[in-house]
Amino acid sequence: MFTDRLFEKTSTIWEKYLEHPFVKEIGKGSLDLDKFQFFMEQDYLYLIDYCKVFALGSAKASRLEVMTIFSDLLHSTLNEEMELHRQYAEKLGMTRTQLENSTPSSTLSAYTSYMLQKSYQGSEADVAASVLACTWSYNFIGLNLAQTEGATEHPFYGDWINMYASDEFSQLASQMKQLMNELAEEKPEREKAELEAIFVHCSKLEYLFWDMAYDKQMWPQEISS
Ligand SMILES: Cc1ncc(C[n+]2csc(CCO)c2C)c(N)n1
Repeated sequence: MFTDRLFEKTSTIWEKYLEHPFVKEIGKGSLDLDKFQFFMEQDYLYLIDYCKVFALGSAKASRLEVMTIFSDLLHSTLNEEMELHRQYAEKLGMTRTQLENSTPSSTLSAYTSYMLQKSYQGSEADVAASVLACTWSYNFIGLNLAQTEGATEHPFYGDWINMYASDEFSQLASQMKQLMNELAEEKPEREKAELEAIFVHCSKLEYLFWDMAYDKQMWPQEISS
């Protein structure tokens, strides 16, 4: 299957997610709150753009079934995943307005501009390739962290792990993989190679996103005014 090829191509990068200090410390429950807060702020902005990518998928869909998949994902991101962020923001003493008006970091801009550009310019298959690494890798990480002793019961980070390890999210990830396989099936190798390139690039940007969050990286101080 096409997604097996994608997984093989990125397995080294994906293994590195599990070794990343941000991910490991969520699992141990020892991650500094200020790093998590920074991540949540950036991730909220990420999800706003991500919803637009899903909307583009719906607009470009050639069948109602595909249109429904993208619009269901748009709905669950806006109402479930982003709700998790809103609840964490409340626990961290932030208002919704603050959350929505955070300053986008350079890594965030690099990631969402790339996905949006590929999705505006490309086909429904390019949209699927742009969102797959994100949906699938969070489920991969969530399921892995859920195996760490006590991680899902952690009073603060437990909800985060439980969301991404949940059956519902596992189903979303499988649905996206299935869609990618269907859309790639009939494509010539030249187009498959392009879909693979998008998936690899997004997988690398996922790693950069963990790095950005752990180091709370913004634009360099001297040019950030
Ligand atoms: C940088 C970054 N990458 C992936 C996700 C996870 N994610 C984003 S949308 C979606 C599908 C359903 O809402 C999932 C699983 C994230 N939050 N932030």
